[in-house]
Amino acid sequence: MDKLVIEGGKPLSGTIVIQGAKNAALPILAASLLAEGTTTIDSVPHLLDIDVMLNILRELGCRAEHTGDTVVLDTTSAHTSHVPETLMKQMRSSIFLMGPLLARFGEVQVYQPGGCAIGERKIDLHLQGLQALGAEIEEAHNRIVCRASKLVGADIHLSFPSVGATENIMMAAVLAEGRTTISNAAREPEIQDLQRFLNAMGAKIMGAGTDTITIDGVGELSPCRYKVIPDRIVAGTVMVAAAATRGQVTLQETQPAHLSSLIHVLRRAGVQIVVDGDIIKVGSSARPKAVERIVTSPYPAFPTDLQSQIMVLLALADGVSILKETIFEGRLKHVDELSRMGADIRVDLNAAFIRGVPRLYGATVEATDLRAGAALVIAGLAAQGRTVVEQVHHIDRGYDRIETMLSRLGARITRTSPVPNMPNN
Ligand SMILES: CC(=O)N[C@H]1[C@@H](OP(=O)(O)OP(=O)(O)OC[C@H]2O[C@@H](n3ccc(=O)[nH]c3=O)[C@H](O)[C@@H]2O)O[C@H](CO)[C@@H](O)[C@@H]1O
Ligand SMILES: C=C(OP(=O)(O)O)C(=O)O
Repeated sequence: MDKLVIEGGKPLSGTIVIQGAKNAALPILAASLLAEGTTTIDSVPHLLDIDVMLNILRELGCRAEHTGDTVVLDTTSAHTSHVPETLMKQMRSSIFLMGPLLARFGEVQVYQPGGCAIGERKIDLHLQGLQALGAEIEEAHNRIVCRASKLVGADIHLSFPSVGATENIMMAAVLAEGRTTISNAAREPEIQDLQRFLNAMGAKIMGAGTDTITIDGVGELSPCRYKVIPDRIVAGTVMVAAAATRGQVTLQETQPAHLSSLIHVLRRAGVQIVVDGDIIKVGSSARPKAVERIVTSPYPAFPTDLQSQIMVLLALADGVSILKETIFEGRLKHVDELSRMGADIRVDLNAAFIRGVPRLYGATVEATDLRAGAALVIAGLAAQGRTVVEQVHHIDRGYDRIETMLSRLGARITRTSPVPNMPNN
């Protein structure tokens, strides 16, 4: 297993362009199945989750090449709608195959998806949405089979604005007969990106970014070329890292509107943020101030995917902060690891009470999930001494070579890989 070794205490400094968004690229790759032919997607980062998605698409019969940041995907010879259990288990986003495969083949066989252990993560809203469109669903143990000789538009109200369920329903409804309306839909920027992509293929979707999305079914979709939006969570991770190390970083080609809740919190913590068009400048030279209360909630509120990273800044702040996680019940595992680095944090149910300390100290810590891992990297960059972050494969799910990205900003961070056993002569 790879490890990251970080010599802390050096402020980040420099200019960076952020990778394309994992959470936009994954549903877009799955949605490419809806059109027969060759679709080209630009700005696709090199991540473990993207590799898994491309392997699934190949297993279904597609041809997929990921060269530089561009994926060329030929879906013409896709011949099965059965996703193997071993691949389903490798990530949560394998569930995105359900909507497009059902729409294209009238039948799909999947299994309960895998992914980071951050909560129960049910898929009931996905299944209820597909049922409303006319699918018959059989569930036995881990296996789920959905069948529909014809999908028909419906009014679907989500009891919670689930990102994945909104996307799966959109992808199934584009080829359905008639109009589908999703109310209490998730409003995340990645949903708007999926709408733009599907419309570029010929779909008729309106409303993404609001809580009501309308999809008028069309007869067929055509392949297109599309560029994925920048990753707001990676951008946010770099912004927090700049603030925690008291550095000066400029992020170029960003979409600052996607980061407004983070910008608001960073400003409350005393971090200087200048937004100029698509450029964000982050600067900090003093100890951050505590932020009384931050609550994670669906977009546009503070994102759960930045909760662990902002906790590191608050762990170094002057005063007591409260950070409440409302989306995933198991997403505070990084607290124990941060405590090993000297943080003073107490957890009560889903709330973390953070008493800031003047400094953190390097330690050997374990990434328990993707964003927890990113938080430990930030802690290591800000800490005094050497930090070793283990279980880096979690971080590789969402950050395209995090050590290369941070080294460009002056961080002292290297990856070590285990030496393979040499056979005895
Ligand atoms: C690939 C991707 O885009 N991942 C993001 C997506 O995950 P994901 O799409 O899985 O997140 P959801 O919005 O669906 O989940 C939010 C909450 O709803 C619950 N739920 C969800 C679906 C369902 O059918 N039943 C149910 O109960 C989940 O357990 C969770 O507690 O949104 C999350 C919330 O912003 C982010 O943290 C993830 O990074
Ligand atoms: C939880 C995340 O992703 P996923 O839904 O793919 O597990 C994330 O990106 O932080």
